[in-house]
Amino acid sequence: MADEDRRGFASPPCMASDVAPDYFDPLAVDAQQARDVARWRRAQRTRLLQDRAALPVALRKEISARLEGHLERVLDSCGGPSGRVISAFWPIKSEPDLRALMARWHAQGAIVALPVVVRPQAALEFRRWTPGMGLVRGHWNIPVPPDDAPVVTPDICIAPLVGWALEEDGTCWRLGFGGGYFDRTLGALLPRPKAIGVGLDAARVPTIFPQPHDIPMDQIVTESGPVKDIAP
Ligand SMILES: Nc1nc2c(c(=O)[nH]1)N(C=O)[C@@H](CNc1ccc(C(=O)N[C@@H](CCC(=O)O)C(=O)O)cc1)CN2
Ligand SMILES: Nc1ncnc2c1ncn2[C@@H]1O[C@H](COP(=O)(O)OP(=O)(O)OP(=O)(O)O)[C@@H](O)[C@H]1O
Repeated sequence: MADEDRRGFASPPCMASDVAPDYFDPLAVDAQQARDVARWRRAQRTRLLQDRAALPVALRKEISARLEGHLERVLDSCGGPSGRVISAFWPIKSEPDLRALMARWHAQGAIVALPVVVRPQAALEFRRWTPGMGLVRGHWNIPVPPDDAPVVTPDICIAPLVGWALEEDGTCWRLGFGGGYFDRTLGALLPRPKAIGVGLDAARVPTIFPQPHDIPMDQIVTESGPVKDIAP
């Protein structure tokens, strides 16, 4: 490469998306590779969030309703909501709105919880949510139950997806907002809760280039239904 072609670039271009996923070794902890993946993920998040925000509100509502129906069936197929601690999420940035389903699960005897960032770059805490409860603004302005709400440990964790990937062997990968919060949380909980990712069909990517810290989802549900047959 001629010297003038190098000027202004601290790193070589990332060609990761041009090669086969299996060419990429997830266990090779290489600093340059980790930076390339982080940069690739940032670009994907920006694109996926823009595409989602551009959908008409009516279509997003319809998608949320379909997602709720599929999730309800998934929960019923694995024992039903009664007596379970289910964490969900308060929708931000055009995320699917599952609040009606959260209220139904509460009415059916589940303990419903919301995730709270108590410290940046640490595991999430889950606080019990009940319908009508006044929420307060948490990290990133995300509405969360107040400090005095009971802290609970979910046995089912529903995580919103910015993007997702499904491998041939059924492994489901999640791309979130980029804080690493769900990976840290799922990695710290024993026994690990069942993790169900929820997102749009259109948010599928060929791979997320899995890294050692990434924790797979047990199931992913889109508006078309669960992406694999196995119950979570
Ligand atoms: N509705 C909802 N609630 C949720 C989540 C979610 O995805 N959706 N979370 C799911 O985890 C947690 C919050 N996740 C967060 C993830 C990233 C950042 C954040 O500060 N992002 C940086 C970019 C980070 C990077 O790319 O290095 C930013 O945008 O400035 C904040 C909160 C808990 N609550
Ligand atoms: N268990 C962990 N320990 C330390 N760092 C972690 C852990 N999990 C994730 N991270 C760091 O968090 C950053 C973002 O991770 P990643 O791209 O997987 O976020 P994400 O899953 O999309 O975000 P979120 O769950 O917040 O929506 C990465 O730099 C990663 O190194």
